[in-house]
Amino acid sequence: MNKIGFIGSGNMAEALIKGIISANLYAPENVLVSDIRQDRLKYLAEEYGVQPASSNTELASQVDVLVLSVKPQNMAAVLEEIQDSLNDSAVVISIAAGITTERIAQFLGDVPIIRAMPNTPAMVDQGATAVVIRNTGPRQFKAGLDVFMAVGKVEVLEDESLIDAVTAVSGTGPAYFFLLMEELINVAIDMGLPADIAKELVFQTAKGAGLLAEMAYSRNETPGQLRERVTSPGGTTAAAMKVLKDLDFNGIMTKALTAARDRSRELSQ
Ligand SMILES: NC(=O)C1=CN([C@@H]2O[C@H](COP(=O)(O)OP(=O)(O)OC[C@H]3O[C@@H](n4cnc5c(N)ncnc54)[C@H](O)[C@@H]3O)[C@@H](O)[C@H]2O)C=CC1
Ligand SMILES: O=C(O)[C@@H]1CCC=N1
Repeated sequence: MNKIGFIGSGNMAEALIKGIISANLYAPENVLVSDIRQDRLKYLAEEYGVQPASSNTELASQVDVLVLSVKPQNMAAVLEEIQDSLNDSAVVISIAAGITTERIAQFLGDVPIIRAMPNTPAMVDQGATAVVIRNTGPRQFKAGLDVFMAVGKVEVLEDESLIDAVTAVSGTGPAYFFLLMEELINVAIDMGLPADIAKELVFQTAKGAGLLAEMAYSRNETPGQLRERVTSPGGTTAAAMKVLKDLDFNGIMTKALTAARDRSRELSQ
């Protein structure tokens, strides 16, 4: 039976662990976790039944699929630590923003590598992931892709440099929607709505908008069509949209996404 291991068992690793176990892709006893935080290992073992490893190197030597899920800033230290411990046929998956396959190969040599950019909706099996591959055979490619397909949709990119844009769009993407929810609640309260009612209305609106987006997708409709259905001529939505356009909403989003993309590029240095 194949084993998978996660070095760095934080938020994103947990989302993937939850997904692969609930999809029955791996039994909990075949999922190894490692972290410098013992409390995380204890929590994950209790919550999902996964196996804490005693060290990163022990984990690396035991798994067929090795997921590197530490922060980009910790990646060099981890790669250096495990470089002599990898299982021969293992595929290495990195989900770290900005870390190139070239950088990983500098430490690990020409091992099979998948660089992936998932997002946190993986936690509820609705992840959006893009991957690039390096030196992977069909078996390793499948093993790597299965992890992300268990938690949502996967796109394969030919050009690795595009993964910085993916990071800005879908990796970071959930945060744009959540910030919007925070501001809707804040403004609703400023306008006099009781906080509990503001929260209730905004959460339900977000959920409803998400489900409408799903319906529109299945009918091949655009987000613009969804927006137009809310917008009565001369009405309230039109008034709000005009303010956002006048304040250059497109320019604001372009700046935000460009900053995220550029930060991803910087992290590769
Ligand atoms: N959170 C997100 O929405 C997304 C995150 N990512 C990427 O996933 C990676 C992890 O992000 P998060 O889970 O959000 O971070 P996190 O901070 O929740 O998890 C990182 C974990 O790594 C552990 N760690 C640090 N140094 C270690 C070492 N030497 N050995 C073993 N464990 C070590 C930390 O204790 C922590 O538990 C990052 O590289 C990030 O770029 C990618 C897509 C989305
Ligand atoms: O903020 C970050 O760096 C990570 C990568 C994409 C989402 N979270």
